[in-house]
Amino acid sequence: MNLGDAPTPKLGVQAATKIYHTASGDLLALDRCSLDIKANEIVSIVGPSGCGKTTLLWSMSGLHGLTSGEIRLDGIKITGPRPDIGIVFQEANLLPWRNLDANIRFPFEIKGEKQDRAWIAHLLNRVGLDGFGGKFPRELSGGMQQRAAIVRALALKPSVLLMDEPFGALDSFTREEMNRLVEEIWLDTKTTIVFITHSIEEAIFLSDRVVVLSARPGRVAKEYRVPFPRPRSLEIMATKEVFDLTNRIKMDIVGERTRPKPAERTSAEIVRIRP
Ligand SMILES: Nc1ncnc2c1ncn2[C@@H]1O[C@H](COP(=O)(O)OP(=O)(O)OP(=O)(O)O)[C@@H](O)[C@H]1O
Repeated sequence: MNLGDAPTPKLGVQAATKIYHTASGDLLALDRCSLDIKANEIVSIVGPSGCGKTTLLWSMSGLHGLTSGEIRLDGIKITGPRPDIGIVFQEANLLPWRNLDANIRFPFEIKGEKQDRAWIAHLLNRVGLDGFGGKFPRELSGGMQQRAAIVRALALKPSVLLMDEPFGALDSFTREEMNRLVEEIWLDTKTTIVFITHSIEEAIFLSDRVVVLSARPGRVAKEYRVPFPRPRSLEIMATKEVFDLTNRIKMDIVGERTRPKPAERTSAEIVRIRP
């Protein structure tokens, strides 16, 4: 617990700042971005293209470090990749020479751990991939591959699941089906989920909270609670409340895209404020 009454967030992002050093100069991707994510929440992050969503998610996963600021999981600073943080990317990234069972087994082989076969069988059943364990990725549709990637991530029983535009490459019907699947899995596991998407409808369908990032450099510009009960139906998605909320978020993103950019701080200025 903190000194005050507020419980420690599941994921606490504090003044996250990220500079990419590129051949053409330094690029400030995130600038003092702060955000708390509570245990069992589903939070979607939306924002204009290139505003730093993936940078933020990768920093949460420990896959890359911040220039300054920090991200804590259950109060402990994230300093590198951790087994209790699962990640699903836009591409399923299954190993093409391994069948589905062997792909799901792969992270356990790397860690030298035994898999929980009953849990994996439950997950495969949950995502409708019962009986597909012997199939190779080329024999599976895009949606099936993504379902397998979700099982692979959840097989390790992560306490947080990070999803980086996982359904962006799927057709709209498969995408809706996958959204329902994520909700079902969440109702089953209550895993804390951070979800990046360009689809505001997807963000609203899935989330307890939608966070809008500013244009680059990314900071939290707005947050919206999504008050609709679960499980959410397509009927809810057709209501005026959802329509209005979608438009408000859309207008925020358009506003961010067209807002004059603040003067960027130089790397030297940022390094000076580094804790
Ligand atoms: N490895 C990198 N090296 C240099 N610049 C990078 C790197 N990764 C991202 N960037 C730049 O940082 C900024 C933020 O990128 P990021 O991918 O985090 O944004 P995003 O909001 O996820 O983008 P999109 O909505 O297009 O997926 C962009 O200007 C991008 O070009």
